[in-house]
Amino acid sequence: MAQHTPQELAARLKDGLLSFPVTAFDADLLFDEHTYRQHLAWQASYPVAGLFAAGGTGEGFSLTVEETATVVAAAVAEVGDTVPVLAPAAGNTAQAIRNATDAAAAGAEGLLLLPPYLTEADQEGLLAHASAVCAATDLGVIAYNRANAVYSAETIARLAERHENFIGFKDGIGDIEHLTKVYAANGDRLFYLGGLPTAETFALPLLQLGMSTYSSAMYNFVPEFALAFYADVRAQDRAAVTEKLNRFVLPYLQIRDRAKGYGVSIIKGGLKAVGRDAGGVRPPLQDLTATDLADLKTLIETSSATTSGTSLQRA
Ligand SMILES: O=C([O-])C(=O)C[C@H](O)[C@@H](O)C(=O)[O-]
Repeated sequence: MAQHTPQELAARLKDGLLSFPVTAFDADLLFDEHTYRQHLAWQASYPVAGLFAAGGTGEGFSLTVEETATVVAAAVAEVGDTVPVLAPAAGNTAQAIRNATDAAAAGAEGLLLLPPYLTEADQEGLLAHASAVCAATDLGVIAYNRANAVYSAETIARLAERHENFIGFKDGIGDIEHLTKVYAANGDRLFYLGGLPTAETFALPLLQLGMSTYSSAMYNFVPEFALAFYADVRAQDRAAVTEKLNRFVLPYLQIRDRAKGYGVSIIKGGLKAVGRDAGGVRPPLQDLTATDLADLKTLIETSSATTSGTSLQRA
């Protein structure tokens, strides 16, 4: 049973950093629940506002519906009393509703509505898809604006008007004009989060467009750095943000960009580099090469990204 109303959940999520944990796999690429739960316990020991299980960084796109339910249930069981756990609602409408039902049964607090698979889609169809999911659940729903699910400002406003449990807009496209329109049409009725690859890169300018938080994939392996970065963004401390971009984030992008799909693989590489191996990635992703992993390890060490200088553990 969810402990927050959708509105309470939105209020909690909007002012803190959001964790998108990897899904741990064993040597056969099967879900490794023990390692996953250890990872989540570590993630939740820091003051993140929400934990999105089986999202993009969690390779939700590579999990069966049953595996997604198992991963979400493991997350709730491990950290649900400490931090709100959100689950994916993915694929076709029936599957997304099934994800929503499984998530509610597991005690998740909210849903991230991921783009449906493969086909192109326009506004009436997206509205019908998202509406069906919102109507099928009491959990708070956040729409992920990305790939074939590009919601116009009007569609988002119609969803917000129709469904009290529609609480948020996550962006993975970065079209400034579009974001301006979405915020102008919906204001404080929703909360907004950045979800571009390596969200830190865009966090400070997007704050001005109403995005008070973002999904941090790198939080997985450098949580203290990621939290310190978020604090600098919220303080609008441009000098501190720029220093951290130069010291770690921008050199990291140079490794991330060496292969398609590395946006996720590099996170599992980062965990290996800091001694918290959560296994490899499932196809169609590929693991970092030995050279790329060695370069990442060197970067983490030389940039001191594993330390913040102050203790940021959850009180
Ligand atoms: O579902 C996800 O993992 C994402 O939203 C993508 C990443 O978290 C992205 O924001 C990033 O790479 O920081």
